[in-house]
Amino acid sequence: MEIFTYLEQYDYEQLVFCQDKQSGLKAIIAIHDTTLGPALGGTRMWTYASEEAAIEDALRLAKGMTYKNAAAGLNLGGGKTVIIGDPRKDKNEEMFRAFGRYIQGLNGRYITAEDVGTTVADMDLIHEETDYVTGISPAFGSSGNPSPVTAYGVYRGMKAAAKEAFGTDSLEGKVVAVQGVGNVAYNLCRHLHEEGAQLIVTDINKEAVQRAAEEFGAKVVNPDEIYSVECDIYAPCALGAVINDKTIPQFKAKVIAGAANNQLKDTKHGDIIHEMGIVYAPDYVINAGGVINVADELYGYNQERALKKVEQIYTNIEKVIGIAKRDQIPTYMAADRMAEERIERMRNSRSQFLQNGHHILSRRKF
Ligand SMILES: NC(=O)C1=CN([C@@H]2O[C@H](COP(=O)(O)OP(=O)(O)OC[C@H]3O[C@@H](n4cnc5c(N)ncnc54)[C@H](O)[C@@H]3O)[C@@H](O)[C@H]2O)C=CC1
Ligand SMILES: CC(C)CC(=O)C(=O)O
Repeated sequence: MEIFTYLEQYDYEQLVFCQDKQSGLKAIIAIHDTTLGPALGGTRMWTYASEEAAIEDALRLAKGMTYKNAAAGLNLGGGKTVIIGDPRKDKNEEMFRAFGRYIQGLNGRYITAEDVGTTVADMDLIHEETDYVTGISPAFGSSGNPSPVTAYGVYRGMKAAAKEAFGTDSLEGKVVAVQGVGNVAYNLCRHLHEEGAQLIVTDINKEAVQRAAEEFGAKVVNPDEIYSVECDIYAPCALGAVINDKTIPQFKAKVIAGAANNQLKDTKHGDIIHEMGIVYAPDYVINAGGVINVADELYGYNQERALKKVEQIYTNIEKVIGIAKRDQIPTYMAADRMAEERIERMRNSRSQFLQNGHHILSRRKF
């Protein structure tokens, strides 16, 4: 990978490599765009096949956060971190504290939170070294684990997408195939079960599927069977690139609406599912609940205010579908248009000089 060529192609601002020999920390912070405000995005800990794969993941996820934060109406830019390592074996206190010091060194250009492989306890360790971290324990007056709120947002967005496909937003009796029943999808399954949807689930973790079967009466299938099951809605809630050349011919669903980041392997896959008449709820619009929730901490966390904003994911999905219909384009393109137009409008409105460059962080009650 030619790093500067890649950074230039998608206009990234900064890529930071963090190494701490004693704790084993190997982290990559990618900052994509800070036009709207400081870059906020979670920290993923994962066993990458290569350093190049880790860099690529950080870059793709950071760009996704720029679009997610812009589309959600947040005054925040996009960034993300990946820590190379196995979250079950390689974590230690020194690692997260060393990482916290690296974040502090960026002086507010990047604010972190949880993602796959990291927890509230990890954020609390980072918080020992820096204030530029969200999703820390409610004991600090913060919002805690963002996953249940992400799930609620996905549930709201799924209803809006269902309304477009089925003429009603009721999910009662609908068959929903859920891929991965981790932190977000477990909570999503609860909402769906409460509304009377029938669940088909899969996960590589046997305990996770067993819990969904016991608590929600979910039918369990093998991981590679989830794409082809008879269902109304497919909800990808594990990792990215699951909408691709291999999986698309297997799809029976009329709606794709799930929590995973970067669901389309390539933009062409968004075009193909559009041509097939599938209603696709763009990933970064539907899964913004978590970031909306943690971002509220920057104003002094108020759960009621945050949840009201998360409710609006329903309207945001409706808006995206409306743009797609108006401009005769796929929904992923409509979402990009919505996010890019907001960034551009804000970039253009920032033409006057302001002493000390007032931004969102100056309001935070540290
Ligand atoms: N946690 C949050 O608030 C947010 C999460 N997301 C995205 O949602 C997705 C899920 O996040 P979490 O629930 O937090 O992660 P998680 O790690 O708790 O859950 C992911 C689940 O997927 C399973 N899985 C992994 N590979 C699989 C495969 N090939 N087939 C079936 N299952 C597989 C894992 O065993 C795990 O149970 C991720 O893509 C994440 O980036 C997006 C926005 C916010
Ligand atoms: C988990 C969130 C709090 C932020 C994030 O990184 C995301 O939405 O993907």
